[in-house]
Amino acid sequence: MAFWSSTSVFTSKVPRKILFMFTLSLSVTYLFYSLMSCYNSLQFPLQENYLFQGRLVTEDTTFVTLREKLYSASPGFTEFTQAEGTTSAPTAREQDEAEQRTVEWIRTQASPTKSAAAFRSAAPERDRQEVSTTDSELRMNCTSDYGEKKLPQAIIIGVKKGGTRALLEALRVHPDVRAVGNEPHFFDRNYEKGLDWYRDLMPSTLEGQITMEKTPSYFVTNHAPKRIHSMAKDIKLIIVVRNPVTRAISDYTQTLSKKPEIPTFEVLAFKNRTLGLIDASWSALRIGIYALHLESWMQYFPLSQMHFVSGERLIVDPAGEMAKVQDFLGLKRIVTDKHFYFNKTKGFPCLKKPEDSSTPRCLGKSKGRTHPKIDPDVIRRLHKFYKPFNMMFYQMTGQNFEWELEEDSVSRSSQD
Ligand SMILES: Nc1ncnc2c1ncn2[C@@H]1O[C@H](COP(=O)(O)OS(=O)(=O)O)[C@@H](OP(=O)(O)O)[C@H]1O
Repeated sequence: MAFWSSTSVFTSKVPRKILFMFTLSLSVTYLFYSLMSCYNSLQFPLQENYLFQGRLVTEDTTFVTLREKLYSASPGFTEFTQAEGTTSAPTAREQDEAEQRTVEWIRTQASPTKSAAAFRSAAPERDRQEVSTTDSELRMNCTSDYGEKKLPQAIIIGVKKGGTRALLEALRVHPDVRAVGNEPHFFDRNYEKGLDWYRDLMPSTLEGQITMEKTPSYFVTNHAPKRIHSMAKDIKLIIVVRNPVTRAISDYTQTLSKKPEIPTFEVLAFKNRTLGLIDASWSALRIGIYALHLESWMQYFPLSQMHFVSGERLIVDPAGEMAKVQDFLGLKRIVTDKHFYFNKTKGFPCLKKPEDSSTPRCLGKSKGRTHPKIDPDVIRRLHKFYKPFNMMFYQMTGQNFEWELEEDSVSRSSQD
């Protein structure tokens, strides 16, 4: 009895006040957090301070949430580029083992073996599809067996269809640059072959020359930043970026040229067109979300080790872009406007012929393809989709690539 009466005193007098205060403080806290999260969502993606100690700061969960949404690919999504000669992804165990072997290699600094030579002769087969005779001839221009083979000090890591071949070929004009012509795909498809294999693919270099390679798929390969970092922390990374909408169409055009039976771009771009639901899991669209991919690289490399080339400017002002790339690589500005001319038939800049050669120095047919006409409404929707990611990318890189100006011109022309 005494117990019950004391309990009723407890619930009737003091606790009511305490309960009231407790409920009030809970409500205020809840309100405060709701307002904070709302504020953060509204700020995205124009929030400042994305960089902290070389890392993207996502103090608001919005970026993370958005990324998770984008990457939780719907089951059964169509990934046509998977069929373009890529091998199946290695299992987590295989990747770990391969990483272990690489770390081991770096520790022991093993001498190069000849094991890659046999593979090298077969490896270009895959890449040969995308390069013309012209491209191969360009590559043969600078073969020399003097010096020693080294791991690359600079890599063009992306982006697919950004203009990476044009950039590499222009760089190879520089006497201090030696680059492997085909895409080695070491950090995505061939990692288990080991660094000896990779190094053996490289051309020999003399002192002062830079070894380079280009494999645009690295930019979107999850393991690539960590793997490249474990090979060389001070490596220089070059990324050629292009309006993600045009890039997607270019990517699609390439696939279409090999598989004419695929659905239209408009069909592939949407999960549900009526609802306006864009299929961001389609690789042609996913690759263009540059901010998300860059975030992974920034976990391993500071921005000072990255250089972003505008794919658009590389066409209209190749010499201007080349000046910046040469500065970034610490090279003398040797490749200048004297090396380029605009080829009207090709519709692109080409390298001038060296005096002793009659070789045409335009890129092959697979570069500069005519794109199919895409419904302007779809293009407008894609511009809208990419806009926040582009803004974020500009903030992260500190460079404005002005892709929104193209969007404006699309809107204007579709109104005419
Ligand atoms: N000088 C020159 N000549 C020809 N093409 C040029 C040049 N500069 C940039 N481009 C653009 O490069 C686009 C192909 O990009 P990539 O070389 O990165 O493609 S790939 O990922 O290696 O397949 C290619 O894309 P498409 O036009 O869609 O074919 C070109 O627009």
